[in-house]
Amino acid sequence: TDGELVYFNNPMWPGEAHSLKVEKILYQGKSEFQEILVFESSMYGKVLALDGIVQLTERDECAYQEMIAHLPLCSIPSPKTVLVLGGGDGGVLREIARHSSVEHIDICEIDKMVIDVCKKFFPDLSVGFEDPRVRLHIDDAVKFIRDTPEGMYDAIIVDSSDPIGPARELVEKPFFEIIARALRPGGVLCNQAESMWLHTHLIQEMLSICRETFDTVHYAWASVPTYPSGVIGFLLCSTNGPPVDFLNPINPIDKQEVVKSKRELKFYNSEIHKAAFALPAFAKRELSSF
Ligand SMILES: NCCCN[C@H]1CC[C@H](N)CC1
Repeated sequence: TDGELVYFNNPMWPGEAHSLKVEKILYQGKSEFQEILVFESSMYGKVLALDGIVQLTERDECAYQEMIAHLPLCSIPSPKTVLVLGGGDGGVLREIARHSSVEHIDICEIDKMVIDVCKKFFPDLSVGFEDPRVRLHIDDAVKFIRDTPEGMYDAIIVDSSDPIGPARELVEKPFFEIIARALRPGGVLCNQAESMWLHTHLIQEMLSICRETFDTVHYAWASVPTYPSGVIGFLLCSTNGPPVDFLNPINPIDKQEVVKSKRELKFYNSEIHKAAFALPAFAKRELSSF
C-alpha cells in the first residue's frame, strides 16, 4: 500500500502482517527470480525486500550477519576455506573477512541483480565483495554444491531467504547430504533456520534431516526486530570428525583489537554466542534432540 510496506498473506506467517513505513522508494525492479525493492524507512535506515519480504535493514542487519558468520567460525580452531550459499548482499562476507585464519571464501548467489542493487544501495554490506579472498559464483546453490569436491570446506554458511521462492530446495534432505559431503571431517554448517515462534514444524523437519546427516546438531537464535516474530534461528551442524563444541567458542573474534579500517562488532560477542543456544521451555520440548 502507498507509503507502507506490508508483508502479510504469506504462508510463512498466516494471519500476521508486518509493516514498515516507506519514507522513500529508492529502487524497484524484477529479476528473473524475484521482485527487488529498496526503500528508506523511518527508523531502520534503508531496507531490502525480496518479493515483499524484508531481507535486511541497515539498523538490525548486524544481528543476523554477525551471528550467522561467527556462530560457526568461532566454534572451530582455524577456519581456512569457507563457502557462502546465498548472501548476495555481501553482509556475511564482511563478517567472515574478520577471521584472519580464512584464506579462501567462495560465494554462490543465484540472483546477480541482488548483488548489483546492494552494491549501489548498501555499501556497508557489499564491502564484503571487495575482500581479495572472495570468489563470486552466480549460480544455483544446489548445482554449485553438487559439483564441489568432497571435503572441500571448513565451513559452509547458508544465508538463504525463506523456503518459498528460489530458496525452497535449501531445506530438503538431498541438499543437506551434499553439504555434508562438501565439508571436511569436523567441518561446520550454519544455516538460517526461521522462527521458533512461527516455524517449529519446519525446524523440526530440518533438525531431523540434519540429525541423520551430521554428527552434532544445535539450534541457536537471535533477535532481529524486522523479521517476523522478531527472532531468527540458526542451525549449527558439524560432520563427524574432531568434535565441535558450538556452545563454547574456542576461536573468539570479539577479543581481537578492532582494526581501524574494519567496523566494530555491533551484536556478536562470546556471551551472546553462548546464550544463543539457550532455548525457552516450549522450544526445548519441540526442538530438543536429547
Ligand atoms: N542476508 C540477508 C538475510 C536473509 N535472511 C532471511 C531473510 C528473510 C527472513 N524471513 C528470514 C531470513
